[in-house]
Amino acid sequence: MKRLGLLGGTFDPPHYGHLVLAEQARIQLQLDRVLFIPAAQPPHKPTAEVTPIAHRLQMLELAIAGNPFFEISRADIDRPGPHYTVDLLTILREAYPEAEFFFLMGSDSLVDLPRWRDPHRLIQMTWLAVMPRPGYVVHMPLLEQALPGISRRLIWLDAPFLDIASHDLRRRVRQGGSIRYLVPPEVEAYIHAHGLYRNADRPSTP
Ligand SMILES: Nc1ncnc2c1ncn2[C@@H]1O[C@H](COP(=O)(O)OP(=O)(O)OP(=O)(O)O)[C@@H](O)[C@H]1O
Ligand SMILES: O=C(O)c1ccc[n+]([C@@H]2O[C@H](COP(=O)([O-])O)[C@@H](O)[C@H]2O)c1
Repeated sequence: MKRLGLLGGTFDPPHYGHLVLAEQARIQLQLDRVLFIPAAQPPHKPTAEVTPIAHRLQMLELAIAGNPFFEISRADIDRPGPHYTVDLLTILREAYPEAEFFFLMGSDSLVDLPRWRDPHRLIQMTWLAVMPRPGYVVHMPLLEQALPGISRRLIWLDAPFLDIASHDLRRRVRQGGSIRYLVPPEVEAYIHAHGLYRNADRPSTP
């Protein structure tokens, strides 16, 4: 495999924002495959507030089913957390020695990138393909100051602004609202069947 898209996330729950990011990157960057990489322990999210990985993994399987170019990697499940991306890229490089990496993200992640673990090394290890996200304007001179050379590693995807976010979906479910048309129907059904996000207490592992 030559050109590999990598979409790391919490996917709590997965939604159409994730799927559009992956699909637009696949087409625009001519990727051979996109790996969805759920982080069991995302470094910048409080562990107690994240849904057990077994639920998130099952929802992600439902979300990507039917797209032959999409695949799930267990790389950030099968190793101890917190799941820093620079370590993930090191592991994936061993697994895919020949591949060119494109780490996919929304512009909120790009704004946060200087606070990730070893971001200087990270940007040497992969291209960053970024989808603009409402509310997260990237100030390039400031970013370039924090991470010299980053501009040359960035690819902006041409995608519509999609104001869909997992935290907003969780809030809607908790308040008895609708998430229809914001997540794939199979994901919506899973959330309701398992009573996810109904209250602030975390559900148990399925
Ligand atoms: N609507 C969107 N548009 C562009 N990128 C997105 C969108 N939703 C998520 N992403 C990107 O996908 C990656 C994984 O996101 P994540 O699983 O944390 O979802 P999220 O919606 O950002 O969650 P939360 O609202 O809980 O922070 C991140 O890089 C994020 O920027
Ligand atoms: O490496 C880091 O320091 C780091 C900090 C925050 C997030 N990440 C990764 O970015 C991806 C999206 O994370 P999140 O919290 O936005 O769901 C996921 O793969 C995380 O492991 C990585």
